Amino acid sequence: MLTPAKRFTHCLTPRIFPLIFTRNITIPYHSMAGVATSYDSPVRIAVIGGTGVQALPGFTLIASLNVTTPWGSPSSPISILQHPSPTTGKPIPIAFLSRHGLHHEIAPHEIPNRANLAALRSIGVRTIVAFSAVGSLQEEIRPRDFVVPDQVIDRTKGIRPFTFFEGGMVGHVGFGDPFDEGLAKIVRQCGHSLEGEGVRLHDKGLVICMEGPQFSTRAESNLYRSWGGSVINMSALPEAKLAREAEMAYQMICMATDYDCWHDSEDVNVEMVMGHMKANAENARRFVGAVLDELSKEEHGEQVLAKHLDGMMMGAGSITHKEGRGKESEEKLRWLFPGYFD
Ligand SMILES: CSC[C@H]1O[C@H](OP(=O)(O)O)[C@H](O)[C@@H]1O
Ligand SMILES: Nc1ncnc2[nH]cnc12
Repeated sequence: MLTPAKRFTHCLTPRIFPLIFTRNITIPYHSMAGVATSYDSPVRIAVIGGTGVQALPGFTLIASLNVTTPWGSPSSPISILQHPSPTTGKPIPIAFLSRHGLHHEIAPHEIPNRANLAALRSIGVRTIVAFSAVGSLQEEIRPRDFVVPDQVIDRTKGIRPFTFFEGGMVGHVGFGDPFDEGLAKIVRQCGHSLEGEGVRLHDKGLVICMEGPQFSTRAESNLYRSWGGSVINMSALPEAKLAREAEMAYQMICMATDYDCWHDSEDVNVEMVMGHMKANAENARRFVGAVLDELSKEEHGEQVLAKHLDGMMMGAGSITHKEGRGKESEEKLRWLFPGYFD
């Protein structure tokens, strides 16, 4: 097996693919005049921003990458931000991607999730902290509370591409625990360290991921409550599934913005969601800052590299015999996992 360093170098080596499959990380990002359009070292940690989190203020922008993948372009350019490690003081690069685009122009069912995850992996990312605005399905989860979920129920409708393994390349990966427990522990500890400073955190939770873009009916909302749902959103899936397939440790941080439509209070609407997001933006920023500080410590090196997932897809994705492989899918997967399917 190739070491991560060798694999990274390998994955940046130009290869003989149709033009559409080549990486293009040199196109200038129009609104970032003067900012670099390439970045030479692997970036291991990424933040995916959701509703109301289109950027990460307070970090230094050092590059903006336009990455093209075999699954198309990601939702937004990938910003490379610099974060000083609290232990060494050495700057650590952090990737930031805005799930709904730079102007919230991409609906939940239109998010190019495969391109997003493939692009992040291609620049070396192995750890993702993803933000999501959620409806609360439980009285005790109040608007502006944070939840670090540990389970998901899939209520998307099969219209979103949800796997890298198709078209003559079959792969099956474990998803019993849809989030990464090692990463979750770090995230929870950081959230608790901010308690008393306006942050309220729930350590566990079941996310119902619905299709949207319309919100739920009252009958659906009550059904999800009867299933034990804690919160509801439209974006945990297939993002978490694709992160697992791409061997990346993934944890979502949810922020409650409403009580959906099961509660006595006003039904969810966009103004309500955005109002709570805006009002709690500073807490969200402090929360992510604390997580990045912690992840930047050398003691978390193995976790950040997701060593426990490294190489997993070599076995999980090798069920299809070489002679039966779909050539196009094989090429795409070779782009994503250089050296795995040679
Ligand atoms: C604007 S309300 C519905 C919208 O908010 C959540 O977005 P995200 O998870 O990206 O923060 C929810 O999933 C819906 O996409
Ligand atoms: N009630 C809700 N349903 C689905 N997604 C949401 N995002 C925020 N609130 C939501």
